[in-house]
Amino acid sequence: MKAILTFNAGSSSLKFALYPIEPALADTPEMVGQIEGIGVHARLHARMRSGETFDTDIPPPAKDTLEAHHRQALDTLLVWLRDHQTDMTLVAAGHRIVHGGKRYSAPMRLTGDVLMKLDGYVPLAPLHQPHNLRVVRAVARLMPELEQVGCFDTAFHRSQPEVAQMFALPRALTEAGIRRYGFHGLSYDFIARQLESALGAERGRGGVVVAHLGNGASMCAMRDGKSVASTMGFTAVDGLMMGTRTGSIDPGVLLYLMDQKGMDSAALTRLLYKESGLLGVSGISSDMRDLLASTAPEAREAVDLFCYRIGRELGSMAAAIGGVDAIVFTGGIGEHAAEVRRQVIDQTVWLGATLDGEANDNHAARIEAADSRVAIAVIPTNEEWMIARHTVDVLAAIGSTATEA
Ligand SMILES: Nc1ncnc2c1ncn2[C@@H]1O[C@H](COP(=O)(O)OP(=O)(O)O)[C@@H](O)[C@H]1O
Ligand SMILES: CC(=O)OP(=O)(O)O
Ligand SMILES: [Mg+2]
Repeated sequence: MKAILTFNAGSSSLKFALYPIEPALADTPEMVGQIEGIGVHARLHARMRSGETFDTDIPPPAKDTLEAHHRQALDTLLVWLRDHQTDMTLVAAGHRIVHGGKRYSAPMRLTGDVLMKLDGYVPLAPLHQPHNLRVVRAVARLMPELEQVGCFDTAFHRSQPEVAQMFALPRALTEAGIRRYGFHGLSYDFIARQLESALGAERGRGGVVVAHLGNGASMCAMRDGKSVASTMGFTAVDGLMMGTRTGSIDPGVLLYLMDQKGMDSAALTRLLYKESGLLGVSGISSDMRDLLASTAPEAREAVDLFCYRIGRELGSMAAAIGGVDAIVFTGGIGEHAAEVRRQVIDQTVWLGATLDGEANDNHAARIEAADSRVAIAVIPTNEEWMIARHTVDVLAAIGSTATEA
């Protein structure tokens, strides 16, 4: 049976799945897994459709750089995949590519020329794009016969009105592509397709704010299942506070650090992307699980700030869609951290959103109180399935024999 392998390199994880595509794309994968905690405490977990599971701790690399941690995660995964082959015939690999820039707004075949153009966006997504492209090149080396398809995190947001995509910069810079792109688009695309069944037709097509809270975190305001506004912008450092990223910050702070503290762009990049967020504020960890388990006041303050920033940005998202019918939580934190959801919803009384504490603690699919004017849902995201869906569609569009049964 023919199958597609998907890869999703996030900032702290490398996720993969194997989806049969005959007679049609399967809803559940033959095998799925991830290396999570890259840079903190990396661990490979995989699960076969048969129920068999694999768990392995990955020892830290000799060199303690994030780059070395990501390279090691990829090498470990490729060896693991080689040693755990199924009887399926691989026909394509589908990849999450975080930045497609102005040029790429739909999933497409990854040719050498496209890869070179995508290299140009590495500076715009330093925690993701190099890892995304490294996976593509490694697969091309090891399995040159496979078609490879790129699915862009930025693509889902191209439905936003022009004003939502513009900075108040001189026109020539906007035309040169310095604009708000938005990210986590594969996750939002997947969630958008679940809204009607999770919330009912009317609410699902209404004003919905989706909070994708993972190591990277953002929110997307949707109407009719389409992106209207998002908290991330030109890069994935904007908007919410994240595991190691600042989120929105007064640009005056950066000018001050350059002028008064002698920081150059490399030092600022490190500060904004790798040393801030939950890690910087707590001084303990970028991992929400560690902070929720800690009794240190700095850990509590980091969690409080994370939740406060979400509450503030929720107001902005609500305004962009003219009112909120539903709030959806997803991503590693959104799906699993009841405490974070509680703190966020505590700030939304003004919107008419109130929580059912017990449903929230049980991670139920719907967690609003009976008298809440706003529906509140927890929907597990599935970027892997979304990548597989887009990959099948691209193969069909290019007339690849891979999709012929
Ligand atoms: N059970 C849990 N409770 C709280 N936080 C969790 C839990 N499981 C995962 N997380 C958090 O989810 C985050 C990772 O989210 P994920 O979406 O997998 O990351 P990435 O952005 O790398 O794709 C980490 O901060 C992790 O601590
Ligand atoms: C765009 C982004 O931040 O992705 P992730 O959450 O997977 O790091
Ligand atoms: Mg992710």
